[in-house]
Amino acid sequence: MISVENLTKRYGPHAAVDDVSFTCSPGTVTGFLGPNGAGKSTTMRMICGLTSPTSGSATVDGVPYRRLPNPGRRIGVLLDASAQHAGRTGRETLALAARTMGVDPARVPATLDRVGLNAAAAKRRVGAYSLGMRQRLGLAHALLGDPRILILDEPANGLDPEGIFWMRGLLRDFADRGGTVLLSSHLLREVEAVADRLVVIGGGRVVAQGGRDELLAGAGTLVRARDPHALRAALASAGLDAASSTDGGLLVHAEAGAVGQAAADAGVALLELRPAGSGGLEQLFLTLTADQSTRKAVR
Ligand SMILES: Nc1ncnc2c1ncn2[C@@H]1O[C@H](COP(=O)(O)OP(=O)(O)OP(=O)(O)O)[C@@H](O)[C@H]1O
Repeated sequence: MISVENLTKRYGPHAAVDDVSFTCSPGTVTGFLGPNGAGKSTTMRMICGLTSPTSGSATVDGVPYRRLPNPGRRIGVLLDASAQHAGRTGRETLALAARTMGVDPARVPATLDRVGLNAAAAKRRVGAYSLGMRQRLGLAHALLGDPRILILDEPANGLDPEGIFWMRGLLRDFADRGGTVLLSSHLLREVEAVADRLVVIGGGRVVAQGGRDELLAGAGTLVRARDPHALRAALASAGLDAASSTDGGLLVHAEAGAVGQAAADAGVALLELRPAGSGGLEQLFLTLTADQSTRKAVR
């Protein structure tokens, strides 16, 4: 179990992470989503004890990461695949990690094999690895101590389509065996395919969280009219709140029927009317993170 409570990180006046709370339970994959600069990596670094929070706390199985006696045996972490020592071979990298964690070195070949790095690749220096191979090695490092929890920041970065498909299976299997996964990714279709739960962050704050299906179902209604001003006025006079969506329509927190009725009552012709979640996670993400505070964070 990963537990994040009111976590905040300020750099000067700027809040990179602002009062973020969520939990990740055994048996689930949690997708951690947000635009560039939203605060995902900073949150993950705080969970792993690499960045100190300004306030709030994060625990792994009830204990702050820094107080875990041998963290690699409890929690596998992949935050930056390019941080590996370029002069060591893949096998040496894992052998050293095995020694540090007190893991049987005999596990090294099997773990390399598990992530799809064959004997020839294992003998090559990491400096000659592609980004996808480094991601695989980073994942091998995370899995080596046989942890029950994985924290992975953009693990699919650099993987080819086959590699992405393979990773999806690996993470799903890990969670189905009772493991806990927290996964950040820009590949929304991949997250949609593997995650049970979602935490969406924008401008350092959680803008939505919950079960994937529940979030997609409850995303509101997307509506578009030839005359957007008249539509806004019609919705306002019906007491319905509307926010601009990134693709020029309006997102309304109401059922499609109520939105259509408000437009009809005001004589506004619609071009589009549909549940916002029907566009999948990509549409939901764009809608949730379209707000100004998020855009500011990206600058
Ligand atoms: N060491 C630091 N000093 C100052 N500001 C920082 C530092 N680390 C992160 N930030 C700022 O905190 C904010 C959140 O950054 P973070 O890397 O956590 O975002 P992210 O969601 O992981 O983005 P990306 O998807 O681009 O990796 C950004 O505005 C970033 O510039």
